Amino acid sequence: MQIKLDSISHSYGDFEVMRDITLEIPNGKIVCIVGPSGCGKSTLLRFIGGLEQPSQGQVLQVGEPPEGCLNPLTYIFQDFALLPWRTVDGNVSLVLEDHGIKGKAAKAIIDDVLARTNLTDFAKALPKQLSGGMKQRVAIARAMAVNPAVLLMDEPLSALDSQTRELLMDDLVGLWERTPFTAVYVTHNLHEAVRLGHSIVVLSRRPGQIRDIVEIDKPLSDRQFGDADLDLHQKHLWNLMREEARAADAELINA
Ligand SMILES: Nc1ncnc2c1ncn2[C@@H]1O[C@H](COP(=O)(O)OP(=O)(O)OP(=O)(O)O)[C@@H](O)[C@H]1O
Repeated sequence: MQIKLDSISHSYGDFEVMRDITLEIPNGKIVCIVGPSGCGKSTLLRFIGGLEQPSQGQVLQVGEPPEGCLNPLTYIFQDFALLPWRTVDGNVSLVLEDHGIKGKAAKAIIDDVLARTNLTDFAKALPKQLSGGMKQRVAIARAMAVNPAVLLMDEPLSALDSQTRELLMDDLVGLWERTPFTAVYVTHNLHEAVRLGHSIVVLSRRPGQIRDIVEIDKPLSDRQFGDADLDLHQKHLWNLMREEARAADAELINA
């Protein structure tokens, strides 16, 4: 399934948040969205997920969700959003229970997603026993369990330390290499964007408009830590964003 954003503009009352955003999220690709604080990245993700409606324009879903898809648009949040009283497998099973999937059918899905996220040995652990990185792996496993058409990720790694972020990025690349998924990935972090994005959408400061779309052809599995090509892309992105980020920062301070 593909997502098309057609001339999306939005205001909260007189407060204009974004203007005329037209964008395609191609099937099987990861599209990162970067931009200065307050430019509307999370708001755009909520429009894509159908949690909110834009004042103008529309979000189109083109094509069918994959077979076995239980929830076409599935979020992964920064704060993991796990139920503390449920074990790892219990947290994953919750989204299946919502769809009446129980017993052997549920176990097969849970075993598969826990294996894909290297969590098999932690199936009976409670969230409080897990590190932040492991908690986010559980959230990723839970999202994978519903076989989404599009994963919507809002700063999914920003609560983690930098080494754990690297490990989780490796995991996401591994998952994508095994079964390519479609994702919209909102981040402040340009290093994450160049590591994970097939394309990177740069928004201007508020009202957010598309300033540029940077395509990175290098296969995800060839993108290593410290890669010179990626550093160049990251520098280019930062050059596009620097002045806007400074202005957005000053705006917040003066608000
Ligand atoms: N429900 C709302 N009512 C009023 N203003 C809102 C609402 N939601 C978001 N905003 C404002 O809209 C602007 C865009 O918010 P949004 O969270 O989408 O930006 P962002 O680019 O994700 O920001 P950040 O990078 O800081 O997370 C911000 O100024 C925010 O305060």
